[in-house]
Amino acid sequence: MDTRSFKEYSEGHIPNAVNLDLFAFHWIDTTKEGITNFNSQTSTLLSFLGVTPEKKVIFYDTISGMLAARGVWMLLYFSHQNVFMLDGGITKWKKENLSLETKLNEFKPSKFTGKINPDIISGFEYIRDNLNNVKIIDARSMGEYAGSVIRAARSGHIPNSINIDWNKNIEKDGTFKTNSELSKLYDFPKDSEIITYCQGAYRAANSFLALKKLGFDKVRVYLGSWGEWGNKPELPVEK
Ligand SMILES: O=S(=O)([O-])[S-]
Repeated sequence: MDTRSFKEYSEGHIPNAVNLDLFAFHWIDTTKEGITNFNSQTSTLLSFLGVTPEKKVIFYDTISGMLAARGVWMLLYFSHQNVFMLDGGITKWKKENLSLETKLNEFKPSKFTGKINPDIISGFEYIRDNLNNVKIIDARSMGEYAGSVIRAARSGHIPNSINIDWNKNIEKDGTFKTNSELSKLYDFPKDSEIITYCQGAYRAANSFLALKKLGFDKVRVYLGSWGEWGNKPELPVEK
């Protein structure tokens, strides 16, 4: 599954890959109704893509990036365990001189039957009610965290959140850092409950995967992220 833009896909992709530009499936409404709609629309999308329980699904983007991570998180959210990210993405693939094609491959739709796993998602209410009980990781840049870069009605960050820019998860060559390097960034007890967020839950999905790779069990992605939190005046903000 090539998660890059259609333009990038059509210029050369991994043979047999289909294209799903995941930025087109952006979702930040985590009210009860919003999550219900996210569930049904994502499930329709996965039916259209032809994901069935026995299929192994591998997501890739340019590097071990946020789009492929969002795809992996999305399938794990529907309890599909047979899902992977291509480490290093197409950059590494090309560096290894592996073959590419430009042919457009079609989806083979089927009925998707995955069951939702509510343990890896968070909405704004869960965070608001547990601000002092969970570790919150802000995967955005320092400027977004500090409030000098403003991408919602309000600037700043969720109170008590810790800023670990998702770029720190990645080596210069675009692969994921080793576990010993990653554990220096995420130096927390393994049984900590952690919620990751960013602007729209793409970078946060990458940090979710970094934490899963390290063996953290209780990790959620805040689907609404700053795009929702920063636009809800009733929610607390810190700068
Ligand atoms: O990664 S993002 O959702 O903040 S654009």
